[in-house]
Amino acid sequence: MAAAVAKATENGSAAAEIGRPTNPMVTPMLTDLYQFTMAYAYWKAGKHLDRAVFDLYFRKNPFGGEYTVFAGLEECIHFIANFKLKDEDITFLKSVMPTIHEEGFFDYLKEIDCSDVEVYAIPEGSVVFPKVPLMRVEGPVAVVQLLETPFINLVNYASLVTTNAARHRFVAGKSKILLEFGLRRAQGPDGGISASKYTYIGGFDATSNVAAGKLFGIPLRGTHSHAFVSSYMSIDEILDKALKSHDGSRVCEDFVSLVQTWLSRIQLAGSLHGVFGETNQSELAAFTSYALAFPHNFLALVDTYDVMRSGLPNFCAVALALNSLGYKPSGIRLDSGDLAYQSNEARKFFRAIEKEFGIAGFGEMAITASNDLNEETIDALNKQGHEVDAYGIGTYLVTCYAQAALGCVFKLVEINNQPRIKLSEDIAKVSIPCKKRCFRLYGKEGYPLVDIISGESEPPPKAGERILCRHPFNESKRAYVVPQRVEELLKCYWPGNSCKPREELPSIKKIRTRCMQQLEQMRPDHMRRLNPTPYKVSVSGKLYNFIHFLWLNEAPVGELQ
Ligand SMILES: Nc1ncnc2c1ncn2[C@@H]1O[C@H](COP(=O)(O)OP(=O)(O)OP(=O)(O)O)[C@@H](O)[C@H]1O
Ligand SMILES: O=P(O)(O)OC[C@H]1O[C@H](OP(=O)(O)OP(=O)(O)O)[C@H](O)[C@@H]1O
Ligand SMILES: O=C(O)c1cccnc1
Ligand SMILES: [Mg+2]
Repeated sequence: MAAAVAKATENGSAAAEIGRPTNPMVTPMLTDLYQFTMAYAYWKAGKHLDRAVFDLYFRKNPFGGEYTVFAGLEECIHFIANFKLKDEDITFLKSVMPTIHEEGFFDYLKEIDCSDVEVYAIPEGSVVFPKVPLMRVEGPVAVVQLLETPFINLVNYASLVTTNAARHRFVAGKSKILLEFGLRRAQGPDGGISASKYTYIGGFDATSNVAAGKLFGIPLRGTHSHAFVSSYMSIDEILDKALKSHDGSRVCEDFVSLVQTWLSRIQLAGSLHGVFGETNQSELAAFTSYALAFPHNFLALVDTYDVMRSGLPNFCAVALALNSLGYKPSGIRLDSGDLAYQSNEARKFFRAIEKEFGIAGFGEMAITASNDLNEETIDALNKQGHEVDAYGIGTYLVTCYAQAALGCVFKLVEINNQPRIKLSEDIAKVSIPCKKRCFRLYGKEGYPLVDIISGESEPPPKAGERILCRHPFNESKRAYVVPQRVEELLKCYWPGNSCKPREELPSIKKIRTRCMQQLEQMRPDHMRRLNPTPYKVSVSGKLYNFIHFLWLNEAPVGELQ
């Protein structure tokens, strides 16, 4: 995270030092024009200081699933902690809003910050569901309105790609290593950096993105490309052939010959007989050269020419030569063809080598697979049976190929203590009015049972006490729940001028751990890929009645003629 910091507010309660947004483009100007035009209209009407409450939420889980992981909160808080328009921004705004002649408005814009704003949010990395506010933002209406676009922008892709990563982790299984390889295919630099950050939170183990490793401390991993293999033409290109043994006790003066000796031994070995004849010597040169550069963690991409007839035997010759000097090679990467079949064949080959030469552990050499992988292909590999230990995933993961956007919204739910509602022909688009509190109710078996939204002044649900949970819009859907445990979801991450304590922003590792724990505690039928059971989101009886009272109040009565 950038070292530069800003004072949260002048007020002591929130004055802890908070970093800047990762992307320097995240400024108050990163918003839609209509936020500024509305700010002017509010100001002109003397309404700009009206106290507004907005909810940020989404309406439908992505990827055909029944869960979402909330991410992007830390960036939102960093954004508001640094919210200040610069003189040059004001000059620009004047030029694009030429009909506004009152200097007073621009003086007002110049002064605003987020010291009078309060942000309540569900902790980042939590499993979340449609309609439940991920964030509740309170403050002067003109200021909070300006936050709408950047907040949605910061949460939307972050939550989508975190969820995508969690889904890939789910299908791959806990024991597999997941590597994010998407930078080259991501939607621009911010897409790439964000993908690395949030796929790590969603359960990936490492990234190939060096900048993300530097910015966030995410573990970095990588192999090599086909270009490295095809750049070699002959073994004679290797000039410095000496390699010190792992323990430093001796020097092998001609590692190239040692590799060739091992290749002949593999070729002559009875148990491996018939698998291959001559291997590609330029590939052997590339592998040997890479091993000389990285003897401690030698890993080779084996599909440049022919996996079975060349890549695998060449890799094993180099790996065995390293092994005889005390090194433990890391494994191979497969990047084309039938990954299930090839990984199974590679495993058989490694095990045969282990047996033939009595080298303990060689059979379990790590096999990494890549090439347009996604949830479906990993699922297919699982069904076929495979020997892949690690997946390198790029395009489908970072572009969220299966669903382009999460569709978060930011809706006004109260102004000057007056609840507001947004009606729609589409019931799913009707907003839930009022400043609200949200709770997760846990059942006897420890699983979350239902989320319940209630009015702010209602008494909160209590463990062991029966509470009526109602579908917000469907009268017949309701149930009594006796929770074993109650968790309040919205916590104060930005108290503004109020004296409320501020939740700490956890480290990326802690957010990742939270995400893993949250996914783990869900009932399995909500998580399965095919026809998952929807998790229930409900409102209290009192809020239900109020929603429908306000609905009738605001909706004009039609007339049939
Ligand atoms: N056993 C398998 N079952 C299902 N899908 C697989 C299996 N093995 C590989 N795939 C997927 O099949 C697709 C193969 O793609 P494609 O035909 O473009 O690659 P290729 O020809 O093998 O490799 P390249 O063109 O990169 O040399 C990839 O999306 C890959 O993830
Ligand atoms: O397949 P993805 O999930 O996007 O993972 C990243 C891909 O990037 C590299 O390919 P490269 O840029 O060399 O292109 P190519 O393999 O498609 O030719 C790598 O070999 C993977 O195949
Ligand atoms: O390190 C790798 O193997 C890698 C990195 C990015 C994209 N494809 C592969
Ligand atoms: Mg590829």
